[in-house]
Amino acid sequence: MSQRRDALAFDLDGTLIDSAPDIAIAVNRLLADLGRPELDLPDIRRMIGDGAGTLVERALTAASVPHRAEELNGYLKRFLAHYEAEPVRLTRAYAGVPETLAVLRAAGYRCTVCTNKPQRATDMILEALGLASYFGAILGADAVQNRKPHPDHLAAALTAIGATSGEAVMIGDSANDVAPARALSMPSIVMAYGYGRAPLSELGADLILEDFAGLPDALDQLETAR
Ligand SMILES: O=C(O)COP(=O)(O)O
Ligand SMILES: [Mg+2]
Repeated sequence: MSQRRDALAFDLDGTLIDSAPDIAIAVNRLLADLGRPELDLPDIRRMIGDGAGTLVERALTAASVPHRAEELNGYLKRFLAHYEAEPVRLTRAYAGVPETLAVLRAAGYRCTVCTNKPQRATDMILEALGLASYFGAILGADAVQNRKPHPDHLAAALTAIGATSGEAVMIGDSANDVAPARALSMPSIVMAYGYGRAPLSELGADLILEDFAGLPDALDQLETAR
């Protein structure tokens, strides 16, 4: 019988943490700088998951701010300055996350983070929420050359904890998490409460979970199905 998959790669936004409220504040501070009205939280939530640059571009488009490609980096820097100034004012771990990460650690799972959020904000948030120590590695979008959905990002997050894709499961909330897992022939689990834009049933994940606390049982279920 093959070894139990004991390495877990976690997405961050929409999977471990509900970060949309602080992201929305930073987006709206950027728009205020530009003299534009605010966007709504549900609209901004749908813009999350493809990295901060894409988020800013989507927000500028939604707010009808004309922008040329060469200006985007300046807008991104401005957004990140707002975001990093207060990344954990309203951001919280989803229900059951700290407790379940502790259960998984006690059960011998090795955990890593693979997120399209930039590294600095990611580290600040995981530290502030007391979650950083559960992970052997934390890889933000700018820690790699090719971010999710490119499989290199997921592969690097696994290598950083000494794991291979054959030993691992991806846990995320969007197509950007399922795609790299599939590319590496890894099973994936998506959290139904997350920010994924596509209908859950179309993602092609092995399991859809409503509740983070259900993860240990879901992982057992995946093992039994092998
Ligand atoms: O797009 C982002 O900034 C973060 O998204 P992720 O943590 O869901 O990868
Ligand atoms: Mg996500």
